Amino acid sequence: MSDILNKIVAVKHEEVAAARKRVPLEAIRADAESRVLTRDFVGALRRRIAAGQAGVIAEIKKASPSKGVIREGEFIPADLAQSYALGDGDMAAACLSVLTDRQFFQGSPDYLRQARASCDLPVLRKDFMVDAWQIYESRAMGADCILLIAACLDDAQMRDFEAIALGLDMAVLVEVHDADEMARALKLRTPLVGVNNRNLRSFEVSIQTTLDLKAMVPADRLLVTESGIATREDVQQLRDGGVNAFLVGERFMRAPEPGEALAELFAA
Ligand SMILES: O=C(O)c1ccccc1NCC(=O)[C@H](O)[C@H](O)COP(=O)(O)O
Repeated sequence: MSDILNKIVAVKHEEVAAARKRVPLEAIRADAESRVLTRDFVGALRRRIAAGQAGVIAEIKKASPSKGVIREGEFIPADLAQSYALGDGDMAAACLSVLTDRQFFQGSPDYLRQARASCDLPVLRKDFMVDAWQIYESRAMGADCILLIAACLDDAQMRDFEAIALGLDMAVLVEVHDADEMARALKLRTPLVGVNNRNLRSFEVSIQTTLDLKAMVPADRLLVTESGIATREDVQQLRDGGVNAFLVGERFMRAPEPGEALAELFAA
């Protein structure tokens, strides 16, 4: 695991240990199980792709370890979510991704709640899952999908966390960066496989990572390319390579009107 991931994972374990004292596992589980009606994350992407469009997961991200603060000034998740949901012309986001980590991304669970309440898009909780408690917490805060990062988890953790999420009617996006992680991810049941183009050790970004790993992905899985998608040429290259689902953060967050930036990047 890279230094930054080691650090993030260590902090997550500390946070969960403290949170479990305030809200025991049985209590967070009961809260999660009392929530009904998740929004169909996989279906939202598949519908766009079936219509010949890109399936875009638009991210709400204030800062990151590699870039520091990305979106300066007022940060209003509800407005950002609406901008993404409305888009511009006939191009809008299929789903949202919201960073909920406070320490490294300046995110918040409240951002997820506010974004989800302001639109009808399914929402990914973008955070670092290291403990079952967080899977229940994700559903309790309203997430429709969780992220499992193969680099942070062993096979048994991925399988157990996936089972909890699917049991709560949430979707699972499993994220990989190389062929070994892809082989491990494909043992899971989820159709959603994300390739992170960002090397979390060097922070270098290359969309070639997705194009190289694409051949390993069976037709019944939905490949999502993540990170560093910044130009129409990037999008074209990926679409020419048969990639139709995209997770984009920084490119939109640096634009005054994120929904317009989305339409510009993805309009046919
Ligand atoms: O963004 C980072 O610096 C980062 C560092 C360490 C772990 C994860 C990190 N990013 C999370 C993400 O996966 C991205 O927010 C997401 O894929 C969007 O990427 P981008 O379009 O490049 O903002």
